[in-house]
Amino acid sequence: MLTPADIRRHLDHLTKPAGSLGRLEDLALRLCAIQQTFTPQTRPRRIVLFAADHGVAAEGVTSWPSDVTHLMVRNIVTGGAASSVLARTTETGLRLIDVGTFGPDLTTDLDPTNQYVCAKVRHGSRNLAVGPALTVEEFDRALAVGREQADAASRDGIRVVAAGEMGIGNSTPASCLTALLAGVPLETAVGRGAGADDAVLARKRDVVALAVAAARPRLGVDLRAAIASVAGLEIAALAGFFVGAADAGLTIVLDGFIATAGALVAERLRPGTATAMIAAHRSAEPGHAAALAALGLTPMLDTWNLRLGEGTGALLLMPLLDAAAAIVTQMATFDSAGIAAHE
Ligand SMILES: O=C(O)c1ccc[n+]([C@@H]2O[C@H](COP(=O)([O-])O)[C@@H](O)[C@H]2O)c1
Ligand SMILES: Cc1cc2nc[nH]c2cc1C
Repeated sequence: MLTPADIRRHLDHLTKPAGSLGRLEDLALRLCAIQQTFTPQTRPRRIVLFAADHGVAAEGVTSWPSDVTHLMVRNIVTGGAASSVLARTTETGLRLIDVGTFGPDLTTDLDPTNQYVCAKVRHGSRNLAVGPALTVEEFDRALAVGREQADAASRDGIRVVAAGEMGIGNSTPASCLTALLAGVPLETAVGRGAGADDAVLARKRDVVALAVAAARPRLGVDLRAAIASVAGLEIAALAGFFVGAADAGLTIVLDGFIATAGALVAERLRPGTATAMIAAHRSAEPGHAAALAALGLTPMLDTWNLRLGEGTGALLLMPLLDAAAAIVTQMATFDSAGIAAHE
């Protein structure tokens, strides 16, 4: 077992003043700790994006129409989205899994490879402002879709995975889960998502407050039912993906606010899952920092103001992950370079 102290000692024997590569050393340490080696690998790697729609969008909690979800699915798969571009530039394979959009199955239309997978559990979650968003059975089916993708990545020999999402309205269930599972106060847990104005934000706060108040007493009675009542299909799939990836020994790069809601669910269902994760960034969503802290994670990119989702923050970390792996595996030690170490 390589402990953090072992890894720090190893980093301190490399030809540089101790700690002088700053956060890059923290990233290297985390990577070595997760992979339990001084020769960590960052390739091959894959990002899996889960897309779904949300009945709660009908409540005026988002400033975008639900149509945008499936239009963005097409854009992502055909290469024009930010995630498509960043996946290409960082040499990260991309898959898009439709786990429940309102839109059509695009399989015959789009998919010469298996970059696009239609695995709809249902056409969107129900409106969580009027009742449970998902049944436990639907929640479990979405978890299984995510888990299957983690198993597929492992079978394909992938070493590093990231996951992201696309779903108009999904910052509302993410806020509910952040309040419910990370104990974040409502004022912090609810933010502007994809650009809510003051009126939309006020409506979103009311919806989240009522849904969390209804779910909270059920937490200790029926954990899955409480989570499913305020979840979304892509968030459940993300949770299944994280549990499966951690079980398979993969290194997980965590994206933004919505992906982190999936991580909170995963950690609650399978404590310890977050130990396989590296948090890429702190989203501009106000609840993200506290959600990461609840998972014991410190974001690597702290001042970038990202709030897109789609796995873009995780993809942005990939070049730094390559750099972190390279310094550990390729730098000379004081001994090998014949330099007296400065204790
Ligand atoms: O992941 C994040 O940090 C993040 C923060 C704000 C918004 N988003 C994206 O915006 C969409 C949700 O926003 P909204 O306002 O429609 O709930 C969804 O498609 C997410 O990918 C993502
Ligand atoms: C255009 C657009 C792209 C997105 N990507 C992730 N969430 C999104 C939300 C919108 C609105």
